[in-house]
Amino acid sequence: MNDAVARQGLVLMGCGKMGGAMLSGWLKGGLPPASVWVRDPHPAAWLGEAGVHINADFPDAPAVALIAVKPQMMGAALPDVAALGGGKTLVISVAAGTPIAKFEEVFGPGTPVIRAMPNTPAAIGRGITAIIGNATATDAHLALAEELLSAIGQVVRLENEAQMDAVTAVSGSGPAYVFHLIETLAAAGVAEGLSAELAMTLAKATVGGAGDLAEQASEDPGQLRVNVTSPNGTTQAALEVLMDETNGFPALLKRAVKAAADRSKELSRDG
Ligand SMILES: NC(=O)C1=CN([C@@H]2O[C@H](COP(=O)(O)OP(=O)(O)OC[C@H]3O[C@@H](n4cnc5c(N)ncnc54)[C@H](OP(=O)(O)O)[C@@H]3O)[C@@H](O)[C@H]2O)C=CC1
Ligand SMILES: O=C(O)[C@@H]1CCC=N1
Repeated sequence: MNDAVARQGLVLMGCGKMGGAMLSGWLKGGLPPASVWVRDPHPAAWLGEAGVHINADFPDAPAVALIAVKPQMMGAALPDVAALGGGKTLVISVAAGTPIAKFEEVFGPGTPVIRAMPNTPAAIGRGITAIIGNATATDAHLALAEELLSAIGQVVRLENEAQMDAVTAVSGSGPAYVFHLIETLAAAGVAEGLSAELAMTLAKATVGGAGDLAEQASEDPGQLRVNVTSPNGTTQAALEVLMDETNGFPALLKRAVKAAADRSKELSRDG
């Protein structure tokens, strides 16, 4: 865990599902709870047990202020942290849609701002976060963000902020698509006569194992798919349904990802 963050502190504005997942990953990774200041109107019970500061006055110059409120709550939440602007604190926002310009407006010129898009597997150190900084964010700020976020999974740097809409649609929202795949695969198993418990055990292990294999294997996912597919066997029968050009998985997922990216663009215009 980064020394400056442990020494100077981390302020977390909004500790719901995403902020909570990140904090949980950092605490598991060794961030001292006494270095964390959480601001949230309804803090979860586990935060008290974890020993972080809850709704207490912030330190003067925390190393990082992480903004993890809903984009729609940004206007109400930011005035509370605006005093941390000016350059001593690195502001990192994980909000979908809210552009860097909004944070520059509130925190003032000279404030390093990094927009990040994490995902909830961060809670178990298996997240992936994409980052992009403003003009004030130096290599050192980006390195600090990367070090902090590496504690909860992989980090990738973007070339421009416009990529954030597609990133949000693929990896930010992506875990929900995979969880839905697990739910629907299990339900399909039940429809074929399995008990709900057995079907869910099979579905979770299959998605988890296939995901790990896709990450670790030297072959690409297309080849891994071919490796499962015996000519004229069971997998081929299923893939003929799933790979249907108009009603299959590719067309459906393309529409879903486009809907998420379009919503991200809308949020950015509203903000
Ligand atoms: N969930 C996810 O998978 C991901 C979310 N994000 C982004 O993370 C952000 C948070 O999303 P998520 O965690 O899902 O949402 P949640 O609603 O779970 O968390 C937001 C938290 O902020 C609190 N809050 C509301 N107003 C304030 C305020 N004025 N000051 C401090 N805290 C406040 C909320 O409290 P209360 O509930 O009491 O209002 C809540 O606990 C969003 O911007 C989202 O786009 C990014 C990537 C993935
Ligand atoms: O659904 C949302 O808007 C947020 C952003 C990415 C995941 N959850």
